[in-house]
Amino acid sequence: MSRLLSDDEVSTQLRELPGWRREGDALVATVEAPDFPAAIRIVDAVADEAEQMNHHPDIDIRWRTTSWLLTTHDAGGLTQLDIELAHRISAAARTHGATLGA
Ligand SMILES: C[C@H](O)[C@H](O)[C@H]1CNC2=NC(N)=NC(=O)C2=N1
Repeated sequence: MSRLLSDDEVSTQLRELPGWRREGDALVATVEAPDFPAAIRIVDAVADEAEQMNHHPDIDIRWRTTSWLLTTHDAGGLTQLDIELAHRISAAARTHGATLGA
């Protein structure tokens, strides 16, 4: 699960991740929640998923906007763990009425 992905593998899988983009060795996205409590609920939901995966995002929280950066530190780049976590973040955002924009 933690081998580095090729550029083609990343770009192919990004097609299934609207609102996400690649920045070097990371995937990034911003999530606009309806309000601050919803933003925190999204962070809380992802925290449980990340802990279960043992794979953790970098998160910046500013009122309703959360910014997410995913990379696999142990591998020094992007792995399938980052793709999987991006899907889980997108799902948590949808559940809490938020929208994604890269
Ligand atoms: C020992 C190592 O810290 C753990 O295996 C996990 C913790 N969470 C992690 N999260 C991320 N994003 N990358 C890692 O390499 C990583 N490693």
